[in-house]
Amino acid sequence: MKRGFLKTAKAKKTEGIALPPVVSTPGVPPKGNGSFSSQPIIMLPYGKVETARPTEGVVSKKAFCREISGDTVNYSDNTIVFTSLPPVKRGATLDDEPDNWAECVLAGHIKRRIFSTPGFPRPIKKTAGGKVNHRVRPSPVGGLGMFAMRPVHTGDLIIAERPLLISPRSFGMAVGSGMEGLTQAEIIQVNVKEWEERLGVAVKRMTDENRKAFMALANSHTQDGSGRILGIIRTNGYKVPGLYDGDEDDNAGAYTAVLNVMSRINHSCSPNTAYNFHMASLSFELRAVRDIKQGEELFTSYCDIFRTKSERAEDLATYSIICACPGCVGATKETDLFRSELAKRIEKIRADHHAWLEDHTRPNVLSASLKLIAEIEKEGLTDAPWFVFLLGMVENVYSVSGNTNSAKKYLERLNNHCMASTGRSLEAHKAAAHLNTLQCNSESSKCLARSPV
Ligand SMILES: C[S@@+](CC[C@H](N)C(=O)[O-])C[C@H]1O[C@@H](n2cnc3c(N)ncnc32)[C@H](O)[C@@H]1O
Repeated sequence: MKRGFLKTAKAKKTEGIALPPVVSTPGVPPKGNGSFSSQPIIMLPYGKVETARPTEGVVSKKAFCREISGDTVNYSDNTIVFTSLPPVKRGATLDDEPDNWAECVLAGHIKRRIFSTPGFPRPIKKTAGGKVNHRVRPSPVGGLGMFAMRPVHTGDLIIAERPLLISPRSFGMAVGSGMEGLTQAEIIQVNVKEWEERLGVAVKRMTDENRKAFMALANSHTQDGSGRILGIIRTNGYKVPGLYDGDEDDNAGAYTAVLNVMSRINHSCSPNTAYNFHMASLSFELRAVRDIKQGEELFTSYCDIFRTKSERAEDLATYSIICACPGCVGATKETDLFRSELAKRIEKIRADHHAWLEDHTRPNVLSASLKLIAEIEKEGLTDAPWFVFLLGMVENVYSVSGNTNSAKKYLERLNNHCMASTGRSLEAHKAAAHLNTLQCNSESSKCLARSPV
Protein backbone atom coordinates (compact mmCIF):
# COMPACT_ATOMS: atom_id res chain seq x y z
CA MET A 1 0.00 0.00 0.00
CA LYS A 2 1.44 3.32 -0.99
CA ARG A 3 1.49 6.13 1.46
CA GLY A 4 2.03 9.56 0.10
CA PHE A 5 1.31 13.20 0.23
CA LEU A 6 0.69 15.69 -2.41
CA LYS A 7 1.77 19.23 -1.87
CA THR A 8 -0.39 21.97 -3.20
CA ALA A 9 1.57 24.05 -5.63
CA LYS A 10 1.47 27.78 -5.54
CA ALA A 11 -1.06 29.42 -7.78
CA LYS A 12 -1.29 33.18 -8.25
CA LYS A 13 -4.65 33.35 -6.58
CA THR A 14 -7.05 30.77 -5.22
CA GLU A 15 -10.75 30.85 -4.63
CA GLY A 16 -12.96 28.34 -2.85
CA ILE A 17 -15.06 26.33 -5.20
CA ALA A 18 -17.86 24.23 -3.84
CA LEU A 19 -20.80 22.25 -5.10
CA PRO A 20 -24.40 23.21 -4.45
CA PRO A 21 -25.29 22.91 -0.81
CA VAL A 22 -26.53 19.34 -0.67
CA VAL A 23 -23.97 17.78 -2.94
CA SER A 24 -20.69 16.35 -1.75
CA THR A 25 -17.61 17.61 -3.39
CA PRO A 26 -13.85 17.76 -3.33
CA GLY A 27 -11.97 20.29 -1.41
CA VAL A 28 -9.83 23.31 -1.06
CA PRO A 29 -6.25 23.07 0.16
CA PRO A 30 -6.54 24.90 3.45
CA LYS A 31 -4.59 28.02 4.27
CA GLY A 32 -2.81 28.26 7.62
CA ASN A 33 -5.24 26.82 10.13
CA GLY A 34 -7.15 25.36 7.26
CA SER A 35 -9.92 27.90 7.11
CA PHE A 36 -11.76 28.26 3.81
CA SER A 37 -14.40 30.49 5.27
CA SER A 38 -12.99 33.70 3.84
CA GLN A 39 -12.87 32.27 0.33
CA PRO A 40 -15.52 33.10 -2.23
CA ILE A 41 -17.59 30.08 -3.09
CA ILE A 42 -18.37 29.10 -6.66
CA MET A 43 -20.86 26.32 -7.16
CA LEU A 44 -19.87 23.56 -9.52
CA PRO A 45 -22.35 23.25 -12.35
CA TYR A 46 -24.75 20.35 -12.67
CA GLY A 47 -27.18 19.10 -15.29
CA LYS A 48 -26.22 19.31 -18.95
CA VAL A 49 -23.43 21.84 -19.23
CA GLU A 50 -22.06 22.82 -22.60
CA THR A 51 -18.30 22.79 -22.78
CA ALA A 52 -17.10 26.17 -24.00
CA ARG A 53 -13.61 25.86 -25.51
CA PRO A 54 -11.31 22.92 -25.05
CA THR A 55 -8.94 23.56 -22.17
CA GLU A 56 -6.44 20.89 -23.06
CA GLY A 57 -2.92 21.92 -22.33
CA VAL A 58 -3.86 24.52 -19.75
CA VAL A 59 -2.40 23.60 -16.39
CA SER A 60 -3.50 25.31 -13.20
CA LYS A 61 -1.15 23.85 -10.64
CA LYS A 62 1.63 21.34 -10.40
CA ALA A 63 1.39 18.63 -7.81
CA PHE A 64 3.52 15.73 -6.71
CA CYS A 65 3.10 12.68 -4.52
CA ARG A 66 5.64 10.85 -2.47
CA GLU A 67 5.50 7.76 -0.40
CA ILE A 68 5.58 8.16 3.36
CA SER A 69 4.53 6.19 6.41
CA GLY A 70 0.81 5.99 7.14
CA ASP A 71 1.47 6.64 10.83
CA THR A 72 3.17 9.95 10.11
CA VAL A 73 1.24 12.93 11.40
CA ASN A 74 3.77 15.76 11.40
CA TYR A 75 2.61 17.43 8.21
CA SER A 76 2.13 21.10 7.84
CA ASP A 77 -1.50 22.14 8.07
CA ASN A 78 -1.78 22.98 4.41
CA THR A 79 -0.29 19.79 3.07
CA ILE A 80 -2.80 17.57 1.36
CA VAL A 81 -2.18 14.06 2.59
CA PHE A 82 -3.01 10.88 0.73
CA THR A 83 -3.29 8.19 3.34
CA SER A 84 -5.06 4.98 4.34
CA LEU A 85 -6.98 5.17 7.61
CA PRO A 86 -6.76 3.38 9.91
CA PRO A 87 -3.17 2.79 8.80
CA VAL A 88 -2.71 -0.59 7.18
CA LYS A 89 0.31 -2.68 6.35
CA ARG A 90 1.62 -2.40 2.81
CA GLY A 91 -0.25 -4.88 0.63
CA ALA A 92 -2.94 -5.52 3.27
CA THR A 93 -6.08 -7.33 2.14
CA LEU A 94 -9.58 -7.46 3.55
CA ASP A 95 -8.64 -10.78 5.21
CA ASP A 96 -6.05 -8.85 7.24
CA GLU A 97 -8.41 -5.94 7.94
CA PRO A 98 -11.99 -7.21 7.84
CA ASP A 99 -13.31 -3.78 8.94
CA ASN A 100 -11.74 -2.35 5.77
CA TRP A 101 -10.07 1.06 5.64
CA ALA A 102 -10.65 4.37 3.96
CA GLU A 103 -8.43 5.96 1.36
CA CYS A 104 -8.25 9.58 2.44
CA VAL A 105 -7.33 12.91 0.89
CA LEU A 106 -6.98 15.16 3.91
CA ALA A 107 -5.38 18.34 5.13
CA GLY A 108 -2.50 17.49 7.47
CA HIS A 109 -4.26 18.83 10.55
CA ILE A 110 -7.31 16.64 9.85
CA LYS A 111 -5.18 13.52 9.93
CA ARG A 112 -3.78 14.68 13.27
CA ARG A 113 -7.31 15.29 14.54
CA ILE A 114 -8.34 11.75 13.63
CA PHE A 115 -5.23 10.26 15.23
CA SER A 116 -5.83 12.19 18.44
CA THR A 117 -9.40 10.84 18.82
CA PRO A 118 -9.45 8.76 22.02
CA GLY A 119 -9.52 5.08 21.16
CA PHE A 120 -8.66 5.53 17.46
CA PRO A 121 -8.64 3.13 15.68
CA ARG A 122 -11.51 1.22 17.27
CA PRO A 123 -13.13 -1.72 15.50
CA ILE A 124 -16.41 -0.82 13.84
CA LYS A 125 -19.65 -1.59 15.72
CA LYS A 126 -21.42 -4.83 15.01
CA THR A 127 -25.17 -5.23 14.59
CA ALA A 128 -27.09 -7.12 17.30
CA GLY A 129 -26.10 -10.78 17.08
CA GLY A 130 -23.82 -9.92 14.16
CA LYS A 131 -26.83 -10.23 11.84
CA VAL A 132 -26.92 -8.69 8.39
CA ASN A 133 -29.90 -6.32 8.50
CA HIS A 134 -29.74 -4.87 5.03
CA ARG A 135 -29.61 -5.86 1.41
CA VAL A 136 -28.79 -3.94 -1.77
CA ARG A 137 -31.11 -4.64 -4.69
CA PRO A 138 -32.95 -2.86 -7.50
CA SER A 139 -35.31 -0.20 -6.20
CA PRO A 140 -38.59 1.09 -7.63
CA VAL A 141 -37.22 4.57 -6.86
CA GLY A 142 -34.26 4.32 -9.22
CA GLY A 143 -31.22 2.08 -9.75
CA LEU A 144 -30.22 0.14 -6.68
CA GLY A 145 -31.36 0.80 -3.14
CA MET A 146 -30.94 -0.54 0.39
CA PHE A 147 -33.64 -2.72 1.92
CA ALA A 148 -34.30 -4.18 5.38
CA MET A 149 -33.54 -7.92 5.46
CA ARG A 150 -35.49 -8.34 8.71
CA PRO A 151 -37.67 -6.16 10.92
CA VAL A 152 -35.62 -3.40 12.55
CA HIS A 153 -36.69 -1.27 15.47
CA THR A 154 -36.11 2.40 16.17
CA GLY A 155 -32.50 2.95 17.19
CA ASP A 156 -31.30 -0.44 15.87
CA LEU A 157 -27.98 -0.43 14.04
CA ILE A 158 -28.57 -1.45 10.43
CA ILE A 159 -24.97 -1.27 9.26
CA ALA A 160 -21.64 0.21 10.36
CA GLU A 161 -19.18 0.76 7.55
CA ARG A 162 -15.86 2.43 6.85
CA PRO A 163 -15.87 4.70 3.80
CA LEU A 164 -14.04 3.71 0.64
CA LEU A 165 -12.92 7.32 0.23
CA ILE A 166 -12.84 10.46 2.34
CA SER A 167 -11.98 13.69 0.54
CA PRO A 168 -12.55 17.42 0.92
CA ARG A 169 -15.83 18.84 -0.30
CA SER A 170 -14.23 21.83 -2.01
CA PHE A 171 -10.97 22.57 -3.66
CA GLY A 172 -8.85 25.64 -4.26
CA MET A 173 -9.29 27.05 -7.70
CA ALA A 174 -6.24 28.47 -9.39
CA VAL A 175 -7.01 31.42 -11.59
CA GLY A 176 -3.56 32.30 -12.84
CA SER A 177 -0.81 30.38 -14.66
CA GLY A 178 -1.63 30.69 -18.30
CA MET A 179 -5.36 30.86 -17.87
CA GLU A 180 -5.71 34.47 -18.92
CA GLY A 181 -8.49 34.83 -21.44
CA LEU A 182 -10.40 31.79 -20.25
CA THR A 183 -13.96 32.22 -19.07
CA GLN A 184 -14.84 31.29 -15.50
CA ALA A 185 -16.56 28.14 -16.81
CA GLU A 186 -13.33 27.16 -18.57
CA ILE A 187 -11.20 27.87 -15.52
CA ILE A 188 -13.54 25.67 -13.50
CA GLN A 189 -13.07 22.94 -16.10
CA VAL A 190 -9.28 23.12 -15.86
CA ASN A 191 -9.49 22.85 -12.09
CA VAL A 192 -12.05 20.06 -12.13
CA LYS A 193 -9.80 18.09 -14.47
CA GLU A 194 -6.86 18.60 -12.19
CA TRP A 195 -8.86 17.63 -9.14
CA GLU A 196 -9.98 14.49 -10.91
CA GLU A 197 -6.33 13.54 -11.39
CA ARG A 198 -5.60 14.06 -7.71
CA LEU A 199 -8.61 12.02 -6.66
CA GLY A 200 -7.33 9.35 -9.02
CA VAL A 201 -4.25 9.00 -6.79
CA ALA A 202 -6.50 7.98 -3.88
CA VAL A 203 -8.61 5.66 -6.02
CA LYS A 204 -5.47 3.98 -7.36
CA ARG A 205 -4.39 3.26 -3.79
CA MET A 206 -7.57 1.22 -3.13
CA THR A 207 -7.54 -2.56 -3.22
CA ASP A 208 -8.91 -4.00 -6.46
CA GLU A 209 -12.07 -4.99 -4.60
CA ASN A 210 -12.65 -1.53 -3.14
CA ARG A 211 -11.82 0.23 -6.40
CA LYS A 212 -14.26 -1.97 -8.29
CA ALA A 213 -16.99 -1.22 -5.74
CA PHE A 214 -16.21 2.50 -5.89
CA MET A 215 -16.23 2.73 -9.68
CA ALA A 216 -19.50 0.77 -9.85
CA LEU A 217 -21.40 3.39 -7.82
CA ALA A 218 -24.04 5.58 -9.40
CA ASN A 219 -23.00 8.76 -11.20
CA SER A 220 -25.58 11.44 -11.90
CA HIS A 221 -22.94 13.95 -13.06
CA THR A 222 -22.07 12.62 -16.48
CA GLN A 223 -22.86 15.76 -18.47
CA ASP A 224 -21.68 18.63 -16.31
CA GLY A 225 -17.93 18.38 -16.86
CA SER A 226 -17.23 16.35 -13.69
CA GLY A 227 -14.77 13.55 -14.22
CA ARG A 228 -15.95 10.04 -13.37
CA ILE A 229 -14.46 10.00 -9.87
CA LEU A 230 -15.75 13.47 -9.05
CA GLY A 231 -19.15 12.51 -10.46
CA ILE A 232 -19.27 9.48 -8.17
CA ILE A 233 -18.30 11.61 -5.19
CA ARG A 234 -20.92 14.25 -6.01
CA THR A 235 -23.60 11.60 -6.37
CA ASN A 236 -22.75 9.43 -3.40
CA GLY A 237 -20.87 11.47 -0.83
CA TYR A 238 -21.97 11.89 2.77
CA LYS A 239 -20.88 14.94 4.68
CA VAL A 240 -18.55 13.73 7.45
CA PRO A 241 -19.67 15.22 10.77
CA GLY A 242 -16.73 16.40 12.83
CA LEU A 243 -14.26 16.63 9.95
CA TYR A 244 -13.88 20.15 8.66
CA ASP A 245 -11.38 22.86 7.81
CA GLY A 246 -12.23 26.19 9.38
CA ASP A 247 -15.75 26.48 10.76
CA GLU A 248 -17.82 23.37 11.30
CA ASP A 249 -20.89 24.94 9.71
CA ASP A 250 -18.97 26.11 6.67
CA ASN A 251 -19.76 23.63 3.94
CA ALA A 252 -16.75 24.71 1.87
CA GLY A 253 -14.43 23.22 4.50
CA ALA A 254 -16.38 20.01 4.96
CA TYR A 255 -15.25 16.51 4.04
CA THR A 256 -17.23 13.95 2.14
CA ALA A 257 -17.25 10.17 2.33
CA VAL A 258 -18.25 7.59 -0.26
CA LEU A 259 -19.25 4.17 1.01
CA ASN A 260 -19.66 0.80 -0.62
CA VAL A 261 -23.08 -0.05 0.86
CA MET A 262 -24.44 3.10 2.46
CA SER A 263 -23.95 5.07 -0.76
CA ARG A 264 -26.63 2.84 -2.27
CA ILE A 265 -29.35 4.28 -0.05
CA ASN A 266 -31.94 6.35 -1.91
CA HIS A 267 -33.48 9.63 -0.85
CA SER A 268 -36.81 10.34 0.81
CA CYS A 269 -38.11 13.56 2.36
CA SER A 270 -39.61 11.31 5.07
CA PRO A 271 -36.60 9.10 5.76
CA ASN A 272 -36.69 6.00 7.93
CA THR A 273 -32.97 6.02 8.82
CA ALA A 274 -30.35 8.43 10.13
CA TYR A 275 -26.59 8.23 10.04
CA ASN A 276 -23.82 9.10 12.46
CA PHE A 277 -20.10 9.22 11.97
CA HIS A 278 -18.00 7.58 14.66
CA MET A 279 -14.56 9.14 14.52
CA ALA A 280 -12.81 6.61 16.80
CA SER A 281 -13.69 3.74 14.45
CA LEU A 282 -13.71 5.98 11.36
CA SER A 283 -17.06 4.50 10.40
CA PHE A 284 -20.56 5.55 9.48
CA GLU A 285 -23.45 3.98 11.37
CA LEU A 286 -26.93 3.75 9.92
CA ARG A 287 -29.84 3.37 12.33
CA ALA A 288 -33.61 3.15 12.05
CA VAL A 289 -35.54 6.27 13.07
CA ARG A 290 -38.77 4.30 13.18
CA ASP A 291 -39.73 0.65 13.18
CA ILE A 292 -39.09 -0.80 9.72
CA LYS A 293 -40.68 -3.93 8.28
CA GLN A 294 -38.75 -6.71 6.61
CA GLY A 295 -38.36 -5.92 2.89
CA GLU A 296 -39.06 -2.18 3.27
CA GLU A 297 -36.74 0.12 1.35
CA LEU A 298 -34.40 2.17 3.55
CA PHE A 299 -34.13 5.88 2.92
CA THR A 300 -32.12 8.80 4.13
CA SER A 301 -32.55 12.44 3.17
CA TYR A 302 -30.20 14.19 0.78
CA CYS A 303 -31.57 17.63 1.56
CA ASP A 304 -32.91 19.70 4.44
CA ILE A 305 -36.31 18.09 4.91
CA PHE A 306 -37.54 20.98 7.04
CA ARG A 307 -37.96 23.12 3.96
CA THR A 308 -40.90 23.42 1.57
CA LYS A 309 -41.45 20.99 -1.27
CA SER A 310 -40.24 23.45 -3.92
CA GLU A 311 -37.11 24.30 -1.92
CA ARG A 312 -36.39 20.60 -1.52
CA ALA A 313 -36.94 20.04 -5.23
CA GLU A 314 -34.33 22.69 -5.98
CA ASP A 315 -31.77 20.94 -3.77
CA LEU A 316 -32.57 17.53 -5.21
CA ALA A 317 -32.17 18.72 -8.80
CA THR A 318 -28.41 18.55 -8.24
CA TYR A 319 -28.87 14.76 -8.01
CA SER A 320 -31.28 14.70 -10.97
CA ILE A 321 -33.96 13.59 -8.53
CA ILE A 322 -37.60 14.45 -9.02
CA CYS A 323 -38.76 13.23 -5.65
CA ALA A 324 -41.87 11.09 -5.57
CA CYS A 325 -41.75 10.23 -1.87
CA PRO A 326 -45.05 10.38 0.05
CA GLY A 327 -43.89 13.66 1.64
CA CYS A 328 -43.60 15.26 -1.83
CA VAL A 329 -46.56 13.60 -3.51
CA GLY A 330 -48.82 14.53 -0.61
CA ALA A 331 -47.29 17.99 -0.08
CA THR A 332 -49.71 20.85 0.55
CA LYS A 333 -49.39 24.41 1.84
CA GLU A 334 -50.09 22.98 5.29
CA THR A 335 -47.35 20.34 5.14
CA ASP A 336 -44.89 22.95 3.82
CA LEU A 337 -45.75 25.17 6.77
CA PHE A 338 -45.60 22.23 9.17
CA ARG A 339 -42.07 21.32 8.09
CA SER A 340 -40.69 24.82 8.04
CA GLU A 341 -42.23 25.76 11.40
CA LEU A 342 -41.61 22.51 13.25
CA ALA A 343 -38.50 23.69 15.05
CA LYS A 344 -40.27 26.83 16.25
CA ARG A 345 -43.27 24.85 17.50
CA ILE A 346 -41.06 22.52 19.50
CA GLU A 347 -39.13 25.45 20.91
CA LYS A 348 -42.40 27.02 22.09
CA ILE A 349 -43.44 23.78 23.81
CA ARG A 350 -40.03 23.59 25.46
CA ALA A 351 -40.40 27.10 26.82
CA ASP A 352 -43.88 26.21 28.17
CA HIS A 353 -42.46 23.04 29.69
CA HIS A 354 -39.75 24.92 31.51
CA ALA A 355 -42.35 27.35 32.80
CA TRP A 356 -44.43 24.40 34.07
CA LEU A 357 -41.39 22.88 35.79
CA GLU A 358 -40.96 26.17 37.66
CA ASP A 359 -44.63 26.49 38.51
CA HIS A 360 -46.90 23.44 38.50
CA THR A 361 -50.04 25.58 38.67
CA ARG A 362 -49.46 26.37 35.00
CA PRO A 363 -50.78 23.92 32.37
CA ASN A 364 -48.37 21.13 31.42
CA VAL A 365 -47.36 20.41 27.81
CA LEU A 366 -48.54 16.80 27.70
CA SER A 367 -51.38 17.15 25.22
CA ALA A 368 -49.49 19.64 22.99
CA SER A 369 -46.46 17.30 22.91
CA LEU A 370 -48.50 14.16 22.21
CA LYS A 371 -50.38 15.95 19.43
CA LEU A 372 -47.16 17.13 17.83
CA ILE A 373 -45.54 13.69 18.14
CA ALA A 374 -48.52 12.22 16.24
CA GLU A 375 -48.24 14.93 13.54
CA ILE A 376 -44.48 14.33 13.16
CA GLU A 377 -45.05 10.60 12.81
CA LYS A 378 -47.76 11.17 10.21
CA GLU A 379 -45.45 13.40 8.13
CA GLY A 380 -42.59 10.91 8.59
CA LEU A 381 -40.19 13.31 10.29
CA THR A 382 -39.08 11.22 13.24
CA ASP A 383 -35.46 11.82 12.34
CA ALA A 384 -35.94 15.47 13.30
CA PRO A 385 -33.11 16.23 15.70
CA TRP A 386 -35.63 17.88 18.02
CA PHE A 387 -38.00 14.90 18.18
CA VAL A 388 -36.16 13.64 21.27
CA PHE A 389 -37.12 16.84 23.11
CA LEU A 390 -40.80 16.05 22.71
CA LEU A 391 -40.34 12.48 23.92
CA GLY A 392 -38.28 13.77 26.82
CA MET A 393 -40.93 16.29 27.82
CA VAL A 394 -43.71 13.69 27.73
CA GLU A 395 -41.59 11.34 29.84
CA ASN A 396 -40.85 14.19 32.21
CA VAL A 397 -44.48 15.22 32.68
CA TYR A 398 -45.57 11.60 33.25
CA SER A 399 -42.72 11.05 35.66
CA VAL A 400 -43.35 14.22 37.70
CA SER A 401 -47.07 13.43 37.74
CA GLY A 402 -46.36 9.93 39.13
CA ASN A 403 -47.58 8.03 36.06
CA THR A 404 -44.66 5.61 36.13
CA ASN A 405 -45.91 3.17 33.50
CA SER A 406 -46.31 5.85 30.86
CA ALA A 407 -43.05 7.50 31.96
CA LYS A 408 -41.26 4.17 31.46
CA LYS A 409 -42.75 3.73 28.00
CA TYR A 410 -41.61 7.20 26.90
CA LEU A 411 -38.19 6.78 28.48
CA GLU A 412 -37.72 3.72 26.31
CA ARG A 413 -38.84 5.64 23.23
CA LEU A 414 -36.54 8.51 24.14
CA ASN A 415 -33.63 6.14 24.54
CA ASN A 416 -34.29 4.51 21.16
CA HIS A 417 -34.55 7.86 19.38
CA CYS A 418 -31.50 9.17 21.14
CA MET A 419 -29.66 6.11 19.86
CA ALA A 420 -31.03 6.66 16.36
CA SER A 421 -30.11 10.31 16.10
CA THR A 422 -26.85 10.41 18.03
CA GLY A 423 -25.58 6.84 17.87
CA ARG A 424 -25.44 6.61 21.67
CA SER A 425 -27.89 5.68 24.37
CA LEU A 426 -29.29 8.31 26.66
CA GLU A 427 -27.24 7.02 29.54
CA ALA A 428 -24.07 6.61 27.56
CA HIS A 429 -23.57 10.28 27.02
CA LYS A 430 -25.48 11.61 30.00
CA ALA A 431 -28.09 12.76 27.59
CA ALA A 432 -30.06 14.99 29.88
CA ALA A 433 -27.21 17.47 29.91
CA HIS A 434 -26.19 16.80 26.34
CA LEU A 435 -29.66 17.07 24.82
CA ASN A 436 -30.27 20.36 26.51
CA THR A 437 -27.29 21.80 24.73
CA LEU A 438 -28.71 21.01 21.29
CA GLN A 439 -30.10 24.13 19.71
CA CYS A 440 -33.73 23.79 18.87
CA ASN A 441 -33.72 25.84 15.72
CA SER A 442 -33.42 25.28 12.02
CA GLU A 443 -29.65 25.81 12.12
CA SER A 444 -29.24 22.66 14.18
CA SER A 445 -31.02 20.64 11.53
CA LYS A 446 -28.48 21.87 9.04
CA CYS A 447 -25.46 21.06 11.11
CA LEU A 448 -26.90 17.68 11.96
CA ALA A 449 -27.82 17.15 8.30
CA ARG A 450 -27.57 13.48 7.81
CA SER A 451 -27.87 13.19 4.12
CA PRO A 452 -25.34 12.50 1.47
CA VAL A 453 -24.27 16.07 0.94
C1 LIG B 1 -26.45 7.90 -3.63
S1 LIG B 1 -27.11 7.27 -5.10
C2 LIG B 1 -28.30 6.16 -4.44
C3 LIG B 1 -28.15 4.77 -5.01
C4 LIG B 1 -28.50 4.64 -6.46
N1 LIG B 1 -29.92 4.49 -6.65
C5 LIG B 1 -27.73 3.50 -7.08
O1 LIG B 1 -28.29 2.84 -7.97
O2 LIG B 1 -26.59 3.26 -6.73
C6 LIG B 1 -28.02 8.67 -5.61
C7 LIG B 1 -28.71 8.52 -6.94
O3 LIG B 1 -29.79 7.59 -6.82
C8 LIG B 1 -30.95 8.08 -7.50
N2 LIG B 1 -31.99 8.37 -6.49
C9 LIG B 1 -31.82 8.39 -5.14
N3 LIG B 1 -32.97 8.68 -4.53
C10 LIG B 1 -33.88 8.89 -5.49
C11 LIG B 1 -35.26 9.24 -5.48
N4 LIG B 1 -35.92 9.45 -4.36
N5 LIG B 1 -35.90 9.36 -6.67
C12 LIG B 1 -35.23 9.16 -7.84
N6 LIG B 1 -33.92 8.82 -7.91
C13 LIG B 1 -33.26 8.68 -6.76
C14 LIG B 1 -30.51 9.33 -8.22
O4 LIG B 1 -30.08 8.97 -9.50
C15 LIG B 1 -29.35 9.81 -7.39
O5 LIG B 1 -28.46 10.61 -8.14
